[in-house]
Amino acid sequence: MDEPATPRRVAVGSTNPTKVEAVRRIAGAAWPGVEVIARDVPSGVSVQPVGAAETEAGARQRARHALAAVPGADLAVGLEGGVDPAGYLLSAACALDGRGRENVAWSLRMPLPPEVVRGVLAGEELGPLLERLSGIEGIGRGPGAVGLFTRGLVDRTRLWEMAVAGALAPWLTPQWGWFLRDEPAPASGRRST
Ligand SMILES: O=P(O)(O)OP(=O)(O)OP(=O)(O)OC[C@H]1O[C@@H](n2cnc3c(O)ncnc32)[C@H](O)[C@@H]1O
Repeated sequence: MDEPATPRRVAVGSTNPTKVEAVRRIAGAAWPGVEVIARDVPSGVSVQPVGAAETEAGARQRARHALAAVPGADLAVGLEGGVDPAGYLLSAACALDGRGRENVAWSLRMPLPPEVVRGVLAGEELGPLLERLSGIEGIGRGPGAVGLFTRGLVDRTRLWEMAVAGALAPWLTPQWGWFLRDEPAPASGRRST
């Protein structure tokens, strides 16, 4: 497979400002002038994904739907937040769909306090739960859990930035042969069709 071309139009499968801004910052820094277009698309998973597999599946499906929803997009980004039951960690996945080339990367994973874990275990969605406990309206569209629990040292936009930058690596350094077929593909990560 050829090296991926520089994307000109990037679709994002969400209108959550933390996600859209993270893609604008990272893609804009990588490719000045790149167009970033946001669309709300289904994730195909539950509103509160639990575990890495469901979170990654949500990110992949958002990317696939976003690519279809934005005419002329040559790359699509799906971002999905999850809670991992192994240690009850907050997690954040970024999936890219570049028309036959895919990649997934993760951002910071951090433990959640016991009260939050209890709420999620009882079936509550993280966003509304954190709003209730912190009193911060729309927390998931601003500081996020990471901003709340790190006292603003890292906000949710920065959390996504890390995942987006990691997922973009094959497009940023194509000379490393990321999509060559003779390399064994990891269980979670790049895949070419
Ligand atoms: O508009 P979309 O893209 O759906 O954005 P979202 O924030 O609702 O959706 P996610 O899939 O990223 O997150 C899944 C759920 O977890 C919540 N969530 C995840 N991470 C969070 C965080 O850091 N802070 C607050 N809520 C979070 C969020 O409110 C959702 O209920």
